[in-house]
Amino acid sequence: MGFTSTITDDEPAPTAGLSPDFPFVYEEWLNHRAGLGAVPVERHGTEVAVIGGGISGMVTAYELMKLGLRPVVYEIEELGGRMRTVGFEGHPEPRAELGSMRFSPSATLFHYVNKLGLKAVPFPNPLADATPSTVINLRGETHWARGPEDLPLTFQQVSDAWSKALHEKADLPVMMGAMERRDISVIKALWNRTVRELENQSFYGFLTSTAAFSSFEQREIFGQVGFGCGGWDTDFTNSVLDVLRVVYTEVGDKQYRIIGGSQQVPTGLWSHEPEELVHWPAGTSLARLHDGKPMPGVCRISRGGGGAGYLIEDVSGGVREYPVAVFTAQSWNLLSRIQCDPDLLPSDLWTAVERTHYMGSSKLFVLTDRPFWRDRDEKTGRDVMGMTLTDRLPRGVYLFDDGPDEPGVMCLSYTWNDDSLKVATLTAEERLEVVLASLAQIYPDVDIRSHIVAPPVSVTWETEPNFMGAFKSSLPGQYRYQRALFTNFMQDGFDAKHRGFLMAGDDISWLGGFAENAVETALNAVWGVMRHLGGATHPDNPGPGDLFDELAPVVI
Ligand SMILES: Cc1cc2nc3c(=O)[nH]c(=O)nc-3n(C[C@H](O)[C@H](O)[C@H](O)COP(=O)(O)OP(=O)(O)OC[C@H]3O[C@@H](n4cnc5c(N)ncnc54)[C@H](O)[C@@H]3O)c2cc1C
Repeated sequence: MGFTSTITDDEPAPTAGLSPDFPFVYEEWLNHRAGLGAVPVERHGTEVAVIGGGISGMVTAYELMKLGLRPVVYEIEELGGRMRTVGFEGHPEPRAELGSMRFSPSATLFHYVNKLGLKAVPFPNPLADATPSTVINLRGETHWARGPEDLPLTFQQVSDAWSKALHEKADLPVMMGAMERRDISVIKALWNRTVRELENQSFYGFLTSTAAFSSFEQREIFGQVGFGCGGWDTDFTNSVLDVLRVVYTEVGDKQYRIIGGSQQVPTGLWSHEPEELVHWPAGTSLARLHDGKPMPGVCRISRGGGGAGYLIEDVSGGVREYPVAVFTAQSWNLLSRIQCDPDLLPSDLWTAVERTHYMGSSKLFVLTDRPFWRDRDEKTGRDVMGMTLTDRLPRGVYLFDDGPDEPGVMCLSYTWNDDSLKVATLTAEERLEVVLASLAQIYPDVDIRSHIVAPPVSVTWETEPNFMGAFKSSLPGQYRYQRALFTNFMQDGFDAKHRGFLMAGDDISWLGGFAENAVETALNAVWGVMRHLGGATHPDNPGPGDLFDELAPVVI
């Protein structure tokens, strides 16, 4: 595979990133020459606590610094959070993406990717142009394909059934047209109706309610092969609204991986020295403001003296007071790992945090001597292995090829929910054994083990103490909770005792599991902090809170 196709060859689609729930155009706000806004001069240098150093914490801190505030970042593990790229024993160069690994060229995340000068190449998704071959192994039968046209007719029928279901039940063509034209009134009219009609529907329920998916076999195949970035049956119990958000925002389409690893985006923002900077001297970066190191993890959050600010206690015993704080870690931490003042949030937000649902996820990686899977099989004339989707234990195998003379990286297994729990109690070595045994059924003539040059690396996010899950995924009937969480940056209507503590990140977004959406919530939080400190946006460049009434997510 060549690596000439960088993100700059492929301009982002104008629809990318436009959420049907809150169709604010974040990249316009970010790119406007007036900047995001301003806080009063006497507020310059004011400390703002930013809890969590993942992508949403870094975007929040970076933009607050540009406004002349002094973000103080707390991080309990390492900067990057779920954008975590690791090396292998004896091969420290970061190569294995334990969390996020593929991104649509959506405007908001790539605003930062481009700012940092990072390069991206097409991600080897199932049946994608960048994928030399895809192997689908279902019920013990194996199919090889270069593209969808090589698969048996049944697979084409399933793909047609999905399009038909979206046409019939979710106004797909009208919605996509409105997204492209940025026709806010049509987007809102269609989506508001969809929310009312489908908010209690699971993904599986949606499929069974359409004539297109009347056969069990079709639903089973669809669960395995899915659309865009892979199989979807582990999402069958989730709200169909989440799946429609993936379709409408195209976050699962035409994805890219970042050369050198996705962790470079948050860590890059940490050390980047922005040119447009208020109050701080040129050369200021988050790293400089923190003497190179974030504050330790947070263990307690309470109201400060007089109830005006927040006392943040870190695990080393340090306590500091802030007028405003932004919390970006997974929200379950507020329930179990951080002692919180009950007044931190209004009670409907506490309920929404309690009810938040996470997907689990495990990944297993190995480093190989070379991308041997591109070797030709003499008997068949095909590559010896391909990107693999299977209904057996490994579920998804992804192959990363940096050229014939470079080591290869295999994500030998990428699983969600129940499939993740099946391996959660195994060590990386034990996982390798069961996964290789399973893959030997599909590839009896391929000796994967002989190519592995370092001990395997694995992760299970639901057993990671400071995460407790991979990403938020809403269940049927949870729209109201999602709405409460997403809109928490609009605090004018809150009782005074609840104002000044903002939440951002994957949990707060409309659609978990996509960094793009976490970034948007960070930008909402920036608006909320600005407002809390008496600042405002420029009249020519209104922010998400200024346009809230016009764009507000429907109340049901
Ligand atoms: C397996 C997996 C696959 C994914 N795949 C993709 C993908 O391909 N594409 C995509 O776009 N997105 C993907 N995502 C989602 C994406 O990774 C997230 O949306 C994004 O990284 C979330 O960023 P965040 O800043 O909201 O949260 P996080 O990255 O979780 O950051 C929160 C930070 O808070 C820290 N923290 C926790 N507790 C405390 C405390 N008490 N004090 C201080 N700090 C604390 C954590 O250590 C962490 O660094 C994936 C996620 C996972 C887990």
